[in-house]
Amino acid sequence: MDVHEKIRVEDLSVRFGGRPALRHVTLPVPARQVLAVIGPSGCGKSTLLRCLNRLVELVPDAEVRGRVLLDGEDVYACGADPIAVRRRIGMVFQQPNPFPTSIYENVAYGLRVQGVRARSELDGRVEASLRAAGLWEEVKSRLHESALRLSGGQQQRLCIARSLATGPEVLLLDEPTAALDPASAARIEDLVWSLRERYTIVIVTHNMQQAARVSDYTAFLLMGELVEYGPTGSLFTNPRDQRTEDYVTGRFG
Ligand SMILES: Nc1ncnc2c1ncn2[C@@H]1O[C@H](COP(=O)(O)OP(=O)(O)OP(=O)(O)O)[C@@H](O)[C@H]1O
Repeated sequence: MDVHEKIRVEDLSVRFGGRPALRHVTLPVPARQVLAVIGPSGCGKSTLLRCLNRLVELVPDAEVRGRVLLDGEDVYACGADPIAVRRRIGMVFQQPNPFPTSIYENVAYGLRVQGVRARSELDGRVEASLRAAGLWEEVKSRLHESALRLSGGQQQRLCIARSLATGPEVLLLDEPTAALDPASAARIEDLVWSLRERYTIVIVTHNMQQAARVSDYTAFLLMGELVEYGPTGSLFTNPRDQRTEDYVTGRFG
C-alpha cells in the first residue's frame, strides 16, 4: 500500500473468558482514509475497534495477544499509557451519549481536562469543533441549553464534536448511525466523508450500502477471522473470497 499506515494491526487475537472473539487478525489502517469493518453480528467488529484504543482491556476477563502499532509504536507495549492512546484515538458509540450538561460544556469538557482555562481559547475551540462536526449553525444561538434537548442525530454530531475537540488523530465510530433516522444518518455519512481529509477513520457498520458509500477500504470479518480486506470498490464488486461474495450479496448475515 502506498499510503501511510496510521495503524497496523498485527496477529491480533482476543479471548473473553477463554472464548475466542478475534483470531490472528492482521490489517493496515491507512492514514486519512475511511476503513469500514463489516460482518455479521458477533463476528468481532466492535472488539476489533475496541482493541485499537485499548478499551477492550476494561472487560475484566479479556485477553489480548498481538500488536496494534500506532505510527509504528505498539499501543500495548509495556509502559504505553492507555489514556495517552485514547487521547490520540477518539471514539463514538452507537447510542449518542452526550453528558447531561450544556452543548458548550459537552465540547469544552475534554479541553478543561487538558488544562485549557482561557475563555477565548475555549470559545474558539468549541466553535471549531462544532463547525467540524457540522453542528455549529444549528446550535450557535443555544450553546448553553441542555445537550439532551437536541435530536438524536444532533446529539451524535455533538458526540463527534466532543471527540474532535481534544485533537485526536484517529476517530473510531461504532455503528454511529444505527440508532438514527435515515436523514440524520445521511448527514453523519456526509460528515464522515469530509472528516477524512484530517482524520483517520474506522467505522463499524452493519449496513453494507453505508460501508460502500463512506469508506475507502473495507475489512470483512467472519467468526473472529479477517476473511478479506481491500479497496471498498473491489471488495464489493469483485470479492476474492466466496464468503465475502455471499455476505455482500446478502446471502447471509
Ligand atoms: N464483554 C464481553 N464479554 C464476553 N464476551 C464478549 C464481550 N464482548 C463481546 N463478546 C463476545 O465476543 C464476540 C464478538 O463480539 P463483538 O461485539 O465484537 O461482535 P460484533 O461483530 O461487533 O457484533 P454486533 O454486530 O452484534 O455488535 C461475540 O461472541 C461476543 O459475544
